Amino acid sequence: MYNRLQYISQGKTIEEQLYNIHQALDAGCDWVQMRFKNQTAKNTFALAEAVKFLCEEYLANFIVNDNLYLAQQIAADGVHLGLTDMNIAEARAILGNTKIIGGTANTFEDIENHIKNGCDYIGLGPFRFTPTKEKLSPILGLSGYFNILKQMRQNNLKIPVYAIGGITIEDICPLMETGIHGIAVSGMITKSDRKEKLIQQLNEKLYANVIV
Ligand SMILES: Cc1ncc(COP(=O)(O)OP(=O)(O)O)c(N)n1
Ligand SMILES: Cc1ncsc1CCOP(=O)(O)O
Ligand SMILES: [Mg+2]
Repeated sequence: MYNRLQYISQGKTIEEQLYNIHQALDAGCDWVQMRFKNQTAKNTFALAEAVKFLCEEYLANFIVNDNLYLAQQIAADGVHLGLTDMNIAEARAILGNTKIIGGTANTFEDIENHIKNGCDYIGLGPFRFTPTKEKLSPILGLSGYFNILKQMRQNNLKIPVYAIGGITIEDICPLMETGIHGIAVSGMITKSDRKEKLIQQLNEKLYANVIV
C-alpha cells in the first residue's frame, strides 16, 4: 500500500527544486512528485535525472508530474496526470502495470472514470485555495471530501485517495475521518523551517489509526 504522505516539489530553478527535494528527503519524506512547471525540456530532464538519483539514495518513491514520456525515459516509479493531461487509459497502455499512475479528481465521476481507466491512486482536490497552483478547480472543503468518499463507499469503489490543496497540519485528522488514504502537500513542507519535526507530526497523524 502506498505511503500516506506525498511531497510535491516547488522551485523556480533546478537548484531551488533540488534544494527543496533534498531537504524533504532528509527530513523523512519517502514519496516525491517532481512538479517543475513552464520549463524547457532540457531543464526538466536534467532535474528529473538528478531527482531520480537522489530518491534512489533515500529509497523514496519518485513520480513525475504531467510528463509521462519523461517518467518513462528516466524510469521513474510513475507519473501524476491531471484532468487536462494525458488520458489515464492511454498512459496505462504506454507504461504497463508496474508503474504508478496517479490521477487528479474534483468529482465522484472523475474518480469513477479514473478507476475504469486503470488509475492507481487519486489526488482529490483542491481542499481549499492555494497559491501553489493556478486555475484551481472548484474548492471541495471538508464537506466535499465527506460526500465524495461516502459515495465511493456506497458504490463499493476502492482506491487510495489523497487530499490536496492548501492542507495544514490541523486539517489532517478531520480529513482522515472522511476516509481518505493520505495527503499530497507542497507549501506546508517547502516553507517549514523545522521539516523533520513537521514530517514526524504529519506521519503520526496520518498513521494514527493504522494497526500493525
Ligand atoms: C497528488 C496530486 N493530486 C493532484 C495534482 C494536480 O494535478 P493537475 O491537476 O494536473 O495540476 P498540476 O499539478 O499539473 O498543476 C497533483 N499534481 N498531484
Ligand atoms: C498541485 C495542486 N493541485 C491542486 S492543489 C495543488 C497544490 C498543492 O500545493 P499546496 O500543498 O502548497 O497547497
Ligand atoms: Mg498536471
